[in-house]
Amino acid sequence: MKMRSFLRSGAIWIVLAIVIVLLGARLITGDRVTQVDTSEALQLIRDERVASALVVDQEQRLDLTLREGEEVDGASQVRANYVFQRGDEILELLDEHPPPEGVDEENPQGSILTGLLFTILPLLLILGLFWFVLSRMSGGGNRVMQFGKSKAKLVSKDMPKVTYADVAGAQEAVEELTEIKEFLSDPQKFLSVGAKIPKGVLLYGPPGTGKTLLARATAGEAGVPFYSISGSDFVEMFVGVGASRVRDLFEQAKQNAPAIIFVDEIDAVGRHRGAGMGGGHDEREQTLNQLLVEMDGFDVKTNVILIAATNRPDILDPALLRPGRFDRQITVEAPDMQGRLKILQVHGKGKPLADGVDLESIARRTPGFTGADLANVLNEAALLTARSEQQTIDNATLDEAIDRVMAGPQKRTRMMNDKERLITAYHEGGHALVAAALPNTDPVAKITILPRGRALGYTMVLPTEDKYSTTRNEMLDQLAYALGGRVAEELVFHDPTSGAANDIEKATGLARKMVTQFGMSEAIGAIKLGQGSGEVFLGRDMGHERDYSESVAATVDREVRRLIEAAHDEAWEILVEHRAVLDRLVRELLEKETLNAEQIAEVFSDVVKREARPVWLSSERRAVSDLPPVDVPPRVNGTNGVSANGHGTPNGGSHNGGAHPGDGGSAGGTTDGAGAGGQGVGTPGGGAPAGEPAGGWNPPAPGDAPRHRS
Ligand SMILES: Nc1ncnc2c1ncn2[C@@H]1O[C@H](COP(=O)(O)OP(=O)(O)OP(=O)(O)O)[C@@H](O)[C@H]1O
Ligand SMILES: [Zn+2]
Repeated sequence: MKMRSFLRSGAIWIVLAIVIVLLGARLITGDRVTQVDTSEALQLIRDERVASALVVDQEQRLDLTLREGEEVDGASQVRANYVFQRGDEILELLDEHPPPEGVDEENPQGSILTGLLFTILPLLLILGLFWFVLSRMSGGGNRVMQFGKSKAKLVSKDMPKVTYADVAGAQEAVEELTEIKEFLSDPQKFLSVGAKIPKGVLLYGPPGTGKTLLARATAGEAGVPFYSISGSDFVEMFVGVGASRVRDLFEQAKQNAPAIIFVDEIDAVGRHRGAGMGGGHDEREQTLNQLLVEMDGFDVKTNVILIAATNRPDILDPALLRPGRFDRQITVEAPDMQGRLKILQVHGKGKPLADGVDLESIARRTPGFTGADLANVLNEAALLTARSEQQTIDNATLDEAIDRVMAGPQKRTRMMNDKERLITAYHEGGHALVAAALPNTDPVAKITILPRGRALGYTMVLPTEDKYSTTRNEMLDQLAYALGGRVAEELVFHDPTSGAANDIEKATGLARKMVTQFGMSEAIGAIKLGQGSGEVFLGRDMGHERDYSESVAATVDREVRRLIEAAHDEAWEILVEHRAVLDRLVRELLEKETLNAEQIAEVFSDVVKREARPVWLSSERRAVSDLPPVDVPPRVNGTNGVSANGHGTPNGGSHNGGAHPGDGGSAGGTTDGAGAGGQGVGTPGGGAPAGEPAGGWNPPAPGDAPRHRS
């Protein structure tokens, strides 16, 4: 079918080329020929001025070549047309006055061919156009209408060489996919025992975590062809082509089964039906429907497995997730420390690393980086090394590469004015100082006021280990740390800037989660609010629909506000208490622009860690809880004493910040608690990768999150 339509469309182009050649030929010969009346031509024959004659009966045309020295209107060739009835008369006349070089009659075969071409061609062209228009209008319902496809670009087929050895730090995903691989490499083994193999596997996780790589490696391991197409390509197609492309893809794969079909960004076609823009007969919807039809058409013997990837599982049409479709779902998370190390090792192979380079320390410094980010770091480092004509990749270069990947290439050219620099220095200094004074917080590893990407500056606090849960006190630390920049602006300039917007957003988001998801508000209790069930997809941090009452909503808002205000108070107290240190830090920053861990530690040498917050217990249980909490050893050097301390609004320092809470009394009660903990609070690049509790990940990858000061 496809072949024929291709030929048909191909034939049109061949025919067109012939026409052009013929027309060209006619023009070339035509410019030495004079057209004359029939009677004039006959007279030339009678006068015996003709050297040779050509009779083209099919066209009723007479071409005469004149004898030496003869010419008509300056031309040596003459052409005339005659009516059919006079054909015999002309031949008789040529018999009577034979031209010395003879009479020729055009090869009738050629004539018919040319004649046909000239009659049928326009028809063919019109038909072709007709097909084309029809195929665009028909909505892909008809196979005959597939016209002018450029298959190569959209669907790619190959036999991947990559294997699971090329995928590092994704052990769980690899294990899950191993079954698929085994089935594809020996379907009979599974079919003979009646095992049911999933038709579709959905890989979901943040961009750059190796989903495509995993799918390719599965094909590589099984030694089967890998067909891939991206969902977003479908969307750009002509109306109707998307659906027929899906059909095509499956047909091809089935013919070459066992095979893997990989649909990247399936959310582009697979989002909720009816949710699309454009309305009506949506292209996307047709494509999705076709995909579902094809999946339902798989039977046990098809031996084709569909692997799809998305980073927005929450918006997928539920129909896709029904049994018999993508009923196997595999999470692909950003790698942990060990995973990062392994990825660095995989990508560091073949790169000349200098002697002192320690991949482990790079892994430790890159929490939240995906496989793609890490591959990028090593690649950037190699590029920088080549550019500076060094032979090996050293630590300084790797450092610069990490920074680049984290926030885009350093903007050396962009000048901040002095005032902006000063504000940025205080803002970053505020974050850093608050972090330094919070109990059990990891040390501040880097502060910079060099603008990078969209960030004016950033402060980096490094977790010493990966963490999978976060305590309430660690979160309270994060809140205060996040607000540290903003509070410094208020405290020092009495006029906060928009640069803290991102911090405020982060803090508010965390506070809201504490109240609605983590049960850390006394007023709400340990109840999950918003998007009911703990479903795999819906539990993600997206698309909350409120399913609770107005009054509960008001309580939530109040609780969120209390947390934020208490955090604001804490940051305020710290900055007021250590104002002299803050000023010193800012002077250093303005001078050096970037401070490393040792430089920072020196400035902070006098800062005493704040005392732990008072014990926190939900109110009902207060009565039975005279038992002391089990003492958790602190992660980093820090005091873990318990002391109660209300947080009133501090009086120190003058401030006119409207945002600062006036109702300090109410804020006092919320943040009483005991506390261990301390953890990396926020890394640059959006999101607190290691610290995100309860498995939520933040979609933006390092480098593409909108950033202000952070
Ligand atoms: N776990 C990993 N091990 C080794 N390399 C990895 C890993 N994850 C990602 N990479 C590197 O990053 C590149 C990009 O990853 P890939 O395209 O597979 O990510 P993805 O999850 O499909 O991203 P997207 O969602 O943007 O399509 C890979 O080609 C590989 O070089
Ligand atoms: Zn900030």
